[in-house]
Amino acid sequence: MTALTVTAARKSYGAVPALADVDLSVPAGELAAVLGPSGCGKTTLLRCIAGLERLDAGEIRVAGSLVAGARTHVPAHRRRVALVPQEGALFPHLTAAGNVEYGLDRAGRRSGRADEVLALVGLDGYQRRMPHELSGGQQQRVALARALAPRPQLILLDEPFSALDAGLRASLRQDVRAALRADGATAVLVTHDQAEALSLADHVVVMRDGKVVQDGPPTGVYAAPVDPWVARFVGDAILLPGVVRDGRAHTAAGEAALHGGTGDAANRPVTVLLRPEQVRLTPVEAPAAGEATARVLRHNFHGHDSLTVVRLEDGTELQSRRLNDGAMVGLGSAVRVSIHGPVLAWHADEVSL
Ligand SMILES: Nc1ncnc2c1ncn2[C@@H]1O[C@H](COP(=O)(O)OP(=O)(O)OP(=O)(O)O)[C@@H](O)[C@H]1O
Repeated sequence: MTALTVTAARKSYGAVPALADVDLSVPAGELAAVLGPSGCGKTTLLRCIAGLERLDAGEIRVAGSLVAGARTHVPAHRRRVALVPQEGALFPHLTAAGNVEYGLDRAGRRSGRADEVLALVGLDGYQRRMPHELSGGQQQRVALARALAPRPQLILLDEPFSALDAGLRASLRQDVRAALRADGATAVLVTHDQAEALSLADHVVVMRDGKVVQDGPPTGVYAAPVDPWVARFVGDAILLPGVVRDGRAHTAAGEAALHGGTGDAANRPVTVLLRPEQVRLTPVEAPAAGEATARVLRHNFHGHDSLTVVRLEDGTELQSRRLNDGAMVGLGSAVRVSIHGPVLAWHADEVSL
């Protein structure tokens, strides 16, 4: 069953089109992440689904029921949609359990549902704590438990981890994912953090300027972005000029098999996408005559991995990502560059960078 369907949704603020024909569909039990830069319309989309804003045109259905359409605007409190804001906004005078029970009817309160959802978010034993006695991460867990408690058709999460520090964010993300799954909830998460979207979601919806530009599983969006803009938005991208010959892309960094895109016509200039993990460097003691080599410019250390920046003889700079296993090629050394795995290519005259 489809828990949420958004069809041709439009919403403008004066002359600013915040949503321009947005289509979106989320199957029951899935987590969709809406990913896009600041101002692309993510929050507007969430607020229209929640019923806090009216659409100018289009339709929204929750579990098959029309909640927004040409002559329909079901008020927020009757949509069975829960919204978890950026900072949990707990009632400061209620305990954790009191906050969770707030949206439950008397039967719900008696059923032990509050204890159940607090356990689900890892806060068993915290029932009597007041919000000011909880950390930021714990407060967000209570906010999620409060959203889950009445078993809404849909949970909307508006950048729920943005106020937390990096380590806490990573662990809370996975716990939130697990709690949503364990409760069978359907959720839409809004974020501008590509790592968050890729690591959490069943499918990622990329938005730009009020439009959905790509919608697919995280692996698909990362491996086969529809254009260079999406490629760069969802990860580190190296875009190189090249040509296609014999079904392979030829670039200054070497050649590679084609993985798709529109770069399959022979001898046309293309823009080739490489991910830094596809760029392999091999130290060269003494380059053979005519052998193309690169020089190591710098290492950007990221803890678990490093990005090594090299400069090819034609001046092109490339990044190579590798796990930190102790060995690092010295700065200034010569390296041979090769491309690992297939690459995407777009006809150079068809892409706007
Ligand atoms: N109440 C409003 N009045 C006028 N313009 C608005 C209003 N709300 C949003 N906008 C405009 O609509 C566009 C989309 O805004 P929205 O908040 O949906 O973007 P967003 O992707 O959520 O951005 P962010 O990540 O910064 O929160 C922006 O250009 C914004 O300035």
